[in-house]
This record gives sequence, structure tokens and C-alpha cells, in this order.
Amino acid sequence: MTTSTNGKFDRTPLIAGNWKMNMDHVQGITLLQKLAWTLKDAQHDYNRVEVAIFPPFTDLRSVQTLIKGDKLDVEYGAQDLSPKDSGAYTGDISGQFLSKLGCKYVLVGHSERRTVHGESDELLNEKLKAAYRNDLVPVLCVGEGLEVRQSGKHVAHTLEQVRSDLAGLDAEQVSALVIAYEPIWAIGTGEVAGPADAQEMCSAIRAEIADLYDDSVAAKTRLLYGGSVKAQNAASILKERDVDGVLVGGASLDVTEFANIVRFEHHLVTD
Ligand SMILES: O=C[C@H](O)COP(=O)(O)O
Repeated sequence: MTTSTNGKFDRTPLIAGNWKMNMDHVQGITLLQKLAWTLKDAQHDYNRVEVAIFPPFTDLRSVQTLIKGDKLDVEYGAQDLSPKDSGAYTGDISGQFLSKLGCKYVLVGHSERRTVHGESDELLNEKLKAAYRNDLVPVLCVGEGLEVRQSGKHVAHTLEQVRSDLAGLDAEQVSALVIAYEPIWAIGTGEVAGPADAQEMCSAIRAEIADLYDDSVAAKTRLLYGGSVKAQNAASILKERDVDGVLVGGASLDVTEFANIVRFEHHLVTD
């Protein structure tokens, strides 16, 4: 039944669910439990397609306990971290604490952090370094707003974000990095960038990494697309050569929908 989509899967595809500020810890473990059951019933192979969730900070301990207790193969991460490791930074969360909670990943520079909280590329560069210092794999989010897209400067704009955010990172760090291209105009709006748009940007980001580092680094960095991804459009986006996964917001709160996104290869077979 399962088939390779296009032979690109030397990079393990990553299907990531960003719960944003939804699901308290009780709701969160119910959602995770249902997701794990659904994927178990479907005999999902986590080595073939990795699954990660990004719950609110207050859910992380419960998520860790469930995943450890039930030996689930779902990975998890936080939605943000402080650029500092400890100190008088009221309200901030240290990467040290996230690491201690068993997080594998952390989102950095989600567009809602950039726009609602005014986070700059300089700050995001510090957050990336904090993530690596604490053995967390960052999922760096980049992407343009509607005005930039309409001006036709979306590729230049996004590559500038990539260059600024990665300043000072070494080849090993960037090889492990995940970058999510999320055009702001497509987030939570129902507007989806087409597969060709996702491929255009992911291929430009990969070429930029090859320029900044080398081809072997660019071949390892995983690139995701995010913005109104649903089960119905996931497979066509994931078929693109440089798209290695998706970062899902709204649809990650619906178990059936998210599980179907995780099982995108099966949709390719039946589409
Ligand atoms: O982190 C996820 C993105 O913001 C996409 O959200 P969405 O799938 O609700 O459009």
C-alpha cells in the first residue's frame, strides 16, 4: 500500500502539529492519546514519517509523562524559548527547562511571535543559539506577508530572514535544523500556497543554504511548508521535491484530519 512518493526521502519527512494557544493539559493528553491510537490502528511507521506535536508550555509535563509511560513514538517540542538560559526574565521559559522535559524540538520565530510580539531576526538568532546550547532542534519559521507577496519580493524577503537568523551558526547546526516556510497570508485563512509556491520557496532556501554552507548541509536541512494544510491538500504539497514535511496549525487539533496528514503517502496512492 505504502509507496515512495518521489525518491526524496533520504530526509525523513516531518509532520508537525502546532497547537498554538489551544488545549489545556487535560484536553492535550486526550488529544495525544486519540492520535496515538489512531496511528497505531493504521500501523503507522514513525521511522518512515516522523510525527511531532507542539503543545502549550503548560501541557509539556503531562505530554512527557504520557509519551514515556505508554512508550509512544510521537516527538514533542515547545512553541518558543527564551534567548537566555536562566535569570531575572519573568515569564520567559529557558531551553534548559525544555530539554529537561524531554523536548526534542522548539519552534523559533513563528510568524505569530514575529508579528504579535515583534520578535526581530536578531532576537531569533539568539533564540536559535539558545536552542542548540540546550540540545534542542529548532524549527525556524520564515515567510512573507501579503504585501510582500503581492510586490513579488517574497523570495528575497524570506531569504533575507534565513540569512539573518542563521548568522554565526555552524554547518553541523544547520544540517540538523528544520526550517518551516509559512507565508503569513496563508496561516489560518484557508488560503493555501500551491504546491508550486511551496516548492519555489523551499528550493530557494535550500540553494541559499548551499551558498552559505555547502551542498551536503543543504541536502540534510529539512524544509517544511505551513499555512492552512489539511488532509486534502497535504499530499500534493509533500510530493514536491524540496518539501520535507508540513507544520500544521488548526488541522492538528482534529485527530482524524491530522492522522490523515501524517498518512499522506496513502493519499498519494489513492488520489
Ligand atoms: O504553525 C502553524 C501555522 O501557523 C499554520 O497554521 P494553520 O494550519 O492553522 O494555517
